[in-house]
Amino acid sequence: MLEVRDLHAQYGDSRVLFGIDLSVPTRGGVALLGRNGAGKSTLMKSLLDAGPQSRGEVMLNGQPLAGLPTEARARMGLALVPEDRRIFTTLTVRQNLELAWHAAGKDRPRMQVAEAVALFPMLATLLDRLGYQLSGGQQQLVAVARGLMASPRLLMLDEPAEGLAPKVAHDLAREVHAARDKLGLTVLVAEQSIAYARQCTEYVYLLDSGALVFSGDWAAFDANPELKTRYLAV
Ligand SMILES: Nc1ncnc2c1ncn2[C@@H]1O[C@H](COP(=O)(O)OP(=O)(O)OP(=O)(O)O)[C@@H](O)[C@H]1O
Repeated sequence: MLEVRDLHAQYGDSRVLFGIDLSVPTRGGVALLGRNGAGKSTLMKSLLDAGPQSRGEVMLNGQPLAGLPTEARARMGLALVPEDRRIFTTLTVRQNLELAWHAAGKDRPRMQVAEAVALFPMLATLLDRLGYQLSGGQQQLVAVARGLMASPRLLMLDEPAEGLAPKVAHDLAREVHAARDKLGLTVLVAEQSIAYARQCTEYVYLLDSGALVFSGDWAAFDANPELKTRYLAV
């Protein structure tokens, strides 16, 4: 579904990504691991052309994205749930969800709020709550649901488990996995938390200082315990 070849990215003169090659198969779940500052967010933002300057080849379902602005990429089915979640604190959860329709234009099919609730039943009791009244886990759930409102094909989650208690993160990862199966979604998950990433993906890319240092399935990742200590330990 997504093919990335020789992707470089920078902010002004500061170079962050150095020739990334990466593939995400249709309906697959791919984890992008790496410690703080490794370049995970920069990679995701580059795929959407939202922030860093980048060069290299990015293809979505065989279509090159070069030269297309963020809105066009969103209309083609790319969605990003950012690390800071960006829930509108003075709007209700329902309004937060509905706002996501506008972001992707009118071409893409829309998920109705009732469908989002069917997918994530916990949302039912939250719809009339204001953003600031939500816990961190509830905010993340709303952010994921909002990411799905324009029916993306590829959902990118940037550090979804950050700041969440392990049990809350675990439940959320389970919800994401179930949503993946029900919607036939493809997901790319940037994480420092191996436990979370493992629950909703099958394949792993490990990023360090803007370059890939490992790619393989979880069994191959586990067979190299030094990867954890060398590239992920804090
Ligand atoms: N807007 C920006 N302007 C300049 N440098 C930036 C900007 N955003 C990120 N960087 C730098 O790019 C590098 C990679 O950051 P990035 O946010 O992509 O890493 P990350 O792996 O997502 O880690 P984190 O968990 O901190 O988000 C870091 O050195 C960071 O300081």
